[in-house]
Amino acid sequence: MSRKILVLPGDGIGQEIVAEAVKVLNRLREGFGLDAELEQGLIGGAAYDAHGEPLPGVTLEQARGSDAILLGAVGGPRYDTLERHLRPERGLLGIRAALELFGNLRPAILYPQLAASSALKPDVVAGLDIMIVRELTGGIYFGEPRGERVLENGERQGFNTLVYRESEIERIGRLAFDTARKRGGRLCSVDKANVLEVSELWREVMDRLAADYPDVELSHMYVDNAAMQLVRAPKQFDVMVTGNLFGDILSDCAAMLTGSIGMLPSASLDSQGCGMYEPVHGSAPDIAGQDKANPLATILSVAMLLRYSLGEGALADRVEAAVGRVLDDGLRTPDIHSEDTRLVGTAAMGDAVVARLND
Ligand SMILES: NC(=O)c1ccc[n+]([C@@H]2O[C@H](COP(=O)([O-])OP(=O)(O)OC[C@H]3O[C@@H](n4cnc5c(N)ncnc54)[C@H](O)[C@@H]3O)[C@@H](O)[C@H]2O)c1
Ligand SMILES: CC(C)[C@H](C(=O)O)[C@@H](O)C(=O)O
Ligand SMILES: [Mg+2]
Repeated sequence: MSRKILVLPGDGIGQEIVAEAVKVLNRLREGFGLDAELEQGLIGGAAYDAHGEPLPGVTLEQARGSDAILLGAVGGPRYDTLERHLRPERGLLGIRAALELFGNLRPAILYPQLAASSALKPDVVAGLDIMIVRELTGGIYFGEPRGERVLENGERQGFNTLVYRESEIERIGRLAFDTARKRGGRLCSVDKANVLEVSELWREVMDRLAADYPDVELSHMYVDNAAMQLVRAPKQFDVMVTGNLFGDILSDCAAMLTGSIGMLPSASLDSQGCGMYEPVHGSAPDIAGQDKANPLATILSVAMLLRYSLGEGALADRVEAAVGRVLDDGLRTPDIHSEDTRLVGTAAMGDAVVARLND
């Protein structure tokens, strides 16, 4: 039976980059035997415009009836003044929570062709290949109580709560240990256990799990040091596991080691391997509609979708190899452009990847 992929472009550059990823999927269907149907849906600001809410029931129904979801990005200044529950970002958080996509894999890989675009010196990043495993449906993003109240002196106070249950830590921990086992065998758990009780529990659970993974070397690091070490000597890391907020910040930081946030894909998985795939970056309102966005993070997210949700490892390899060849050819969107390379737009970059799928 044909598999179903739900395509949710969202807002801003989400529309442009997903259009290129869809070209890749269509070429794989037509020329390389990918048995999958694509269905379009609405999320974020686009869904608000059509239905008055960022995550309509119809989108959730479509998502539940799909084998995998490809998402662009949500958000934009046009929606910033909406009531909080109507903002596009709530649609994204809502679909992650509703589908229990707790395991967010964010690989940061330096393509050797982009060494000149990295924020760090070539010898510090050569061969960089880190996997950040971010907990995605808990922590301070979802903790209760949350809100705003007026204090006795009349001052307003905003508050959120950073909470993790043992079972939530254990399931993300197991995903991270399993991931480390399949890679270099090293796992660094990132927390703030010198200050936060929730981090003490996080550390205790990670230590307990380590007994089940004698082949994985577990270490712990405080998040402030981890941010510094990522920029100082990133190759010390193999797999990093951390909570929702720390993972959000560290993955944007890791992006610049690879040359651009336009290069970072991600997979958000539930416990059955069903997943949503999206670039790490946002809707980039500053370049939206100008054919400037780098579509490679989204195209590489298609590769993750093929590998993790459809079991099409060979097609995933083909997509990743095509991205490598296009970079070999010297094609660059503005974010990764440097001397001696050819500047291209979003659509031309997508077309080039499609053309290179044949090799
Ligand atoms: N997953 C998501 O949907 C997601 C992620 C992050 C931010 N957002 C939302 O996106 C909006 C803008 O947020 P922001 O500006 O803080 O972050 P952003 O990631 O959208 O942009 C940050 C910077 O990176 C650049 N950039 C991002 N993606 C790029 C690409 N593919 N190619 C080239 N350059 C790229 C942008 O031009 C901008 O200068 C906000 O509404 C935010 O909430 C959504
Ligand atoms: C848009 C926002 C809700 C989201 C997050 O914080 O998780 C984004 O920054 C991301 O990294 O996917
Ligand atoms: Mg983010």
